[in-house]
Amino acid sequence: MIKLDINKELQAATGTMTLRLNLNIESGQLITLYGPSGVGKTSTLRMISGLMQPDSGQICVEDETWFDAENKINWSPQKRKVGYVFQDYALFPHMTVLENLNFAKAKNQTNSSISDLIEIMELGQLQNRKPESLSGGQKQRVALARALVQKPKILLLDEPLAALDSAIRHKLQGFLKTVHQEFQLTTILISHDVGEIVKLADHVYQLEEGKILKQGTPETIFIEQNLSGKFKFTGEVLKIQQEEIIGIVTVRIHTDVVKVVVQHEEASKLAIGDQVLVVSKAFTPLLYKIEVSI
Ligand SMILES: Nc1ncnc2c1ncn2[C@@H]1O[C@H](COP(=O)(O)OP(=O)(O)OP(=O)(O)O)[C@@H](O)[C@H]1O
Repeated sequence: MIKLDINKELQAATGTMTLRLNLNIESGQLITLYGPSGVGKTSTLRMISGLMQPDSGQICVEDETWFDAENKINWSPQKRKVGYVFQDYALFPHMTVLENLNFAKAKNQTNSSISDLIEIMELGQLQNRKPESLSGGQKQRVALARALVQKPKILLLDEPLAALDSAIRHKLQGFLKTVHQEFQLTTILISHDVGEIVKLADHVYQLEEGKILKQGTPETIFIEQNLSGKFKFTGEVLKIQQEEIIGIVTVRIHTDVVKVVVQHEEASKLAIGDQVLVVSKAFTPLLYKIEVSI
């Protein structure tokens, strides 16, 4: 069990924002922090990893107290057993894949854990290559393997797949799920991708202004909404055109762009950059399997 009870004053663009979270995360769960930019998701991961200090509160992981403001306990990031993966891979450019993994090893650690990781993450063919010659998906597999070298108790994932295109992201979601289960980790994932969250997460915390707005399974947060439809995608408004009879809204859904016909009145309520749900009740889609190599 991870018990997180933290308070931190943050300087948001609009003024001071108090991040106040009280979470109990069951060991072995994969939970997601979801919410718009600036609500305190990354700051929460930084406080768990010891890179940022809460103003007050406690962080307890199983039977260890990593942080306790009142009793002046504050373990260093090195002592906390945390694996951290960011959107930008942060690999050492002058080292090969194998050297990057070896560098993360503890002094007394054997090489066998590295060989296991190379096998699980399918890095065998890539181990003597330098990061510059790898694709984004390959680099992120190395970054994930490196985060696991020291057998962390908690895996922190800060939008790790956001920079990848949808087919590669889909494949890497499979890797994330495998390592989470295989290493019996407790994983905290920041993601804006509703499909990814539904696929991976046991529990979602939706944040707003540093507080929990809603929590529950992905199904309760995203699927059992009032809107019903056979297909639902979240997207971002790129362009709004008011034509003679209808409005046309151009929406980005992940890496795809679609045009949706709406009434003038609906179009007039939208602004460029708005997040929207694109729902369709009646059409017969075609399905093509995408072959991916990473
Ligand atoms: N060390 C700090 N001290 C004070 N305020 C900070 C500090 N670090 C970040 N902030 C502020 O806290 C707010 C929340 O930032 P944070 O990165 O945690 O948000 P986020 O929800 O992860 O957003 P995003 O999705 O854009 O990454 C921001 O307004 C940021 O400027």
